Amino acid sequence: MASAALKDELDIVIPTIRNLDFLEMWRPFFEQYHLIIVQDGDPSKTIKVPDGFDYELYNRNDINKILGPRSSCISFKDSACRCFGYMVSKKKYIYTIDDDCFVAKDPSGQDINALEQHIKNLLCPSTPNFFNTLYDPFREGADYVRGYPFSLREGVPTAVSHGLWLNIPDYDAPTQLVKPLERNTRYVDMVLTIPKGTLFPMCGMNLAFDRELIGPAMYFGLMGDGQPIGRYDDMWAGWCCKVICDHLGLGIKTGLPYIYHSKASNPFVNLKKEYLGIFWQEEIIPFFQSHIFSKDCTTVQKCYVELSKHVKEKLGKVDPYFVKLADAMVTWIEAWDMLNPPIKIPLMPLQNEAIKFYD
Ligand SMILES: O=c1ccn([C@@H]2O[C@H](COP(=O)(O)OP(=O)(O)O[C@H]3O[C@@H](CO)[C@H](O)[C@H]3O)[C@@H](O)[C@H]2O)c(=O)[nH]1
Ligand SMILES: [Mn+2]
Repeated sequence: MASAALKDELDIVIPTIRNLDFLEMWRPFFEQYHLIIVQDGDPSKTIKVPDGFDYELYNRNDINKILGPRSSCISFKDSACRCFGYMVSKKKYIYTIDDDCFVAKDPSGQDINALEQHIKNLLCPSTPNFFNTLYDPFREGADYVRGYPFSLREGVPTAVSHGLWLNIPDYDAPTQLVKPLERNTRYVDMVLTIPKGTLFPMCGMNLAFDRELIGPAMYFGLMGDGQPIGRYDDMWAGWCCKVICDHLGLGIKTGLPYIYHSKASNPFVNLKKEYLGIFWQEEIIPFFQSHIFSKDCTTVQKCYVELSKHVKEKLGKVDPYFVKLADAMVTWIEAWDMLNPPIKIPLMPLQNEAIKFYD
C-alpha cells in the first residue's frame, strides 16, 4: 500500500458532472484520504462514489443551503465550482484533480503517485528570488549551484504545486483546433519554482496547494452558466495567487507530477467558452503585471479584497463582467471567512492581568 503522508491534513477535491470510476485507478494512492466531491449540473442526478472511499459530496442545493445568498459567487456548469470544496475543507492542504485524469507512468514504467510528489513539492521551500540552474535544489541528488547567494538558500514557503499532464495537454481551443491529434508524450523530470514577478497559466486539472497559506485566493471566479466566459477559472485563480504569493513572499512550483489526461473536451464548445477570454487576457495580464499591493496588505484576505477593488476600477472598463467578478471576489472572501472564522485564542486570565499591568 502506497504511503499516505499527510492523510489527516489533506483533502482531495473533485469537481464532477460524470461518474467517478476513475477513482478505481487512483485507489492505492487516494483511498487513505478524505474526498470532497463537488457535483456540478443537475443536483437530482445521483453520482456513484466507488465503495471504500471516505467522502463528502455537495451538489448545487447543498451549496445554496450552506452559503445562502453568497452562493452566487460559486459558478454553475463549469469546473470552477470546485473552489467550493476548498472553502468547506478543514484541512491544511488541498489536492484537486479532474475526473478524466488517470495514473500516468514514468519512463521506467512505474505508476506515478502524483499526490506523493505534490506533497514533496509543498513541504519543500521554493526559490522565487534567484533562479537555481540545477532546478529544484531540495531534490534528492541536487543542490544550489555555485554563485547562488547563501542568504537566499532558505527559500520561501511553497503555497502551490502545479502538476502537468501526459496524453491530452491543456491547450486552448484555437490550439486544439489546429492540432487535434497532438499528444504530450514528453516526460520532463523537473520541478521548477516560477520566478517572482512572472505570471503563469495555472491549470486546475492536477493542482495542490497549502490552504492555510493561499486558500482565500484560490477563487475560481464566475464562469459557466449565465457568464460570458468559461475555462478561465483556474487561470484567474492562478494570476491572483501568483501576485499575492509574490507580495507575501510565498512560492509556486510547476512540473512533476504528471497525470494521464484522457478526454479532450470539444474544441468548438471550448472556443465559445474561451472566445472573450482570448481577447480579454491581453488586458488582464498587463493589469496583474502592474498591480502593486499597499503595505497594509499583510494577509491573503486583505490582498484579495484590495485586488478586487483594482479589478473593478481598471478591468471594469474592459467589460462590465469584471465589475460583477470584483463583487464576487468580495463575496467569496465573506463566504470563506464565514466558513473559516479566524481562530480566536482565548487569553488566559493571567495574560489578562499582565496586559492590565502594561496598559
Ligand atoms: O460544466 C462542467 C464541466 C466539467 N466539470 C468537471 O470539471 C473537470 C474538467 O472537465 P473536462 O475534463 O471536461 O474539461 P477539460 O477541458 O479537460 O478541463 C480543463 O479545463 C479546465 C476547466 O476550466 C479544467 O480544470 C482543465 O483541466 C471534470 O472533472 C469535469 O467532470 C464540471 O464540474 N462542470
Ligand atoms: Mn479533461
